[in-house]
Amino acid sequence: AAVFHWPDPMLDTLEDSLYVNHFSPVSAFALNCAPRDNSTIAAQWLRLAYHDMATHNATTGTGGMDASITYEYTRSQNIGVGMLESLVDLAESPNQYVGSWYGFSFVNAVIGCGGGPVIPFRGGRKDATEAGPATVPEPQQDLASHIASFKDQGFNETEMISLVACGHSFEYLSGTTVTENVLVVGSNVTTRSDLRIFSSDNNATMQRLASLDTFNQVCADLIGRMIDTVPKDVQLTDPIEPFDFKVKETMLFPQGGSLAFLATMRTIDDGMNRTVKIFWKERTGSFCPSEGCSVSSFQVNNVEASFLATLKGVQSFNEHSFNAFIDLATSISHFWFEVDNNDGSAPIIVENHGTNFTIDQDVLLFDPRRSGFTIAGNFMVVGVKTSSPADVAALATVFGPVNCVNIIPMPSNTTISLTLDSSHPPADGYTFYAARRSNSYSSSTCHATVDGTAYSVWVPTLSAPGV
Ligand code: HEM
Repeated sequence: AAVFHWPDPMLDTLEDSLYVNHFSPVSAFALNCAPRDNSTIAAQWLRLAYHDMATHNATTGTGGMDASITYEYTRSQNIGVGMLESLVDLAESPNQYVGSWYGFSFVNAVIGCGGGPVIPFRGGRKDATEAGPATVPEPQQDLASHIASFKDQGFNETEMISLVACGHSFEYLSGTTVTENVLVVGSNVTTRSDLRIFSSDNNATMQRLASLDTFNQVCADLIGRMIDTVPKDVQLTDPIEPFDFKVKETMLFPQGGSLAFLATMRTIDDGMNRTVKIFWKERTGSFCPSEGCSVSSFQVNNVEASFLATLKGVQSFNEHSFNAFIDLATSISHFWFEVDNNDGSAPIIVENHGTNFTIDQDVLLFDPRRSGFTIAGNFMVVGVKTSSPADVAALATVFGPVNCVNIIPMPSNTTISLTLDSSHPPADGYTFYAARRSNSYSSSTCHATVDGTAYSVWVPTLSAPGV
């Protein structure tokens, strides 16, 4: 499984979206096979995912699950209200890793509809910036064209039969029978494409799929491969499982003669009465005792897990929050945690898999307390440890329609300049810079050049307690 080495904005975001309920409101839409437009939301999402993938060409290594469907959904091969509705569903939980998001929607579609197999989810998909080729198979095409299309997409003939059976079982078979499938028994012989496909090997594959266990196994494998079909320059992560320990919402900023340090350690709630302590070491000089400075968590919040997490045995998480005051002069170089299960066993040391949780610099800091977040707009304030003017900018990911044809909010990057913040005078050796940010931002990275050295700091979406 993917290992979370903090900081890793992509894994951090995707793991939250998969397993923490409030980060993925959209994942609940497809639960219990929720109906829509004579179909189900799950079926609509699956068709969206397949049509997104169908641009793949296994020979050239282009196309695949890359969110290009956002630019293609108005094509005649993508006809049907379900396409736009599904895209709008997914826009409810915007995420700058959209290519990943579409695959993710489908993982939820399968489990949401009839308790299908849990498909492993990998991250790392990259979003297309333009439409792909019009290569979605259509029912009036002949068998040879369909075999050729699936070959281009990376599936052989048997796999084609199975994948179509898996996909169309969502629409036509759930709770009913194959005899209702219009692509098998429709009055228009030309468009009986499923009949041609299913009988193309004398029904051998379909007979094998008649066993529910085989069907589930084959579908999980093929649909897993489908959502992992990506352009050749994309390297997917290992499957993402719920992380046992996850550091979140770390923030370091000057406050009243100290550096305030906020951090949260998320653990899986398995009924243990855990206590967690944070430890840290100085950046320069000596201030802390040899075992490190430490403080216990001031609050533990129980956070509901997603439905997908519950299928993996995780009902909820505990978030242990810390609010430490760091000596301004000696600052902080790294931190770690001691997790005590209070069951007589030795405490577990959580230190980023042997690499430490390193604070790589304290020159450019995001300042959540001086920043303001309101519905009317928000402004971001950073503190820069300098007395000379600094060149400060933020690269922010914002969501907005790509163009007037495309009404789906897609992420794009924009650079915002920060200017000297007249409402926050210099304090504790830091000078403050501010910029107004639109509400459609998701996260940003601030960059500053101070005395010729470049610094950067990631500013996540805020939900830290104590801010
Ligand atoms: C030769 C290949 C295929 C052809 C010709 C084909 C054709 C079609 C057609 C004509 C529809 C009805 C669309 C509408 O008017 O609502 C449909 C629906 C659907 N297809 Fe396919 N399809 C193919 C392969 C696949 C595959 C591989 C999958 C997924 C793995 C898939 C998933 C679905 C789903 C879930 C629906 C139902 C969507 C809804 O109810 O909104 N299809 N397909």
